[in-house]
Amino acid sequence: MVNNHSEPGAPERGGKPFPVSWDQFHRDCRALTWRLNEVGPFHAIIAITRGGLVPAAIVARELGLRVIDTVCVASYDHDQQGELRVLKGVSADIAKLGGGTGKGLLIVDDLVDTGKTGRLVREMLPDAHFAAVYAKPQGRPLVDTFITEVSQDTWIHFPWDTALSFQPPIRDGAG
Ligand SMILES: O=P(O)(O)OC[C@H]1O[C@H](OP(=O)(O)OP(=O)(O)O)[C@H](O)[C@@H]1O
Ligand SMILES: Nc1nc2[nH]cnc2c(=O)[nH]1
Ligand SMILES: [Mg+2]
Repeated sequence: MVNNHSEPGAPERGGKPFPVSWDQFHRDCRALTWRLNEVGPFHAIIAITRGGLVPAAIVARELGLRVIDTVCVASYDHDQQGELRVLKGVSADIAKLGGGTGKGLLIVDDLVDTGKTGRLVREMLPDAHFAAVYAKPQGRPLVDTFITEVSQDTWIHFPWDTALSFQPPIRDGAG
């Protein structure tokens, strides 16, 4: 546990680090799009903010989609998962495009971990296609398409959350 406030079963930032570079993330998003291209076409993309905004931009570019909406959810405060709060739901115009159930809409997020965020958005749009770049085992059943599975005790470090820094040599104790 990182501190005393973790819920049991909540993800841990102190887990095995899995750093992802911009290059790698771009490649993984393109790989995701290759798969999505077989499933579509889609009327619109819905990015789950904030992490879903980055893959959504890349996927939208590759699929030639220009209609992009957001579902804005707040849950993690850094590494601690609190109660999920929907700050903004699907826009009325986009909900109409998906016939009210999300048919033909593509939901995109950067990752699924416990699956809580994905489950909430799926309940809003049960017939939408849900894609995430990375998936941990607990969240995996929630997604229709993903690229890389990492273990549940992994913490993914995205390039927008990190910066280059000096690393001590491995023999001096670098993890
Ligand atoms: O499967 P879950 O356990 O629900 O976790 C997955 C969610 O956690 C992260 O978002 P976060 O809530 O940290 O917000 P952010 O996207 O604004 O960084 C990530 O971007 C997913 O949306
Ligand atoms: N950056 C990041 N955010 C998360 N939110 C839930 N799990 C993770 C994770 O592994 N990495
Ligand atoms: Mg998120």
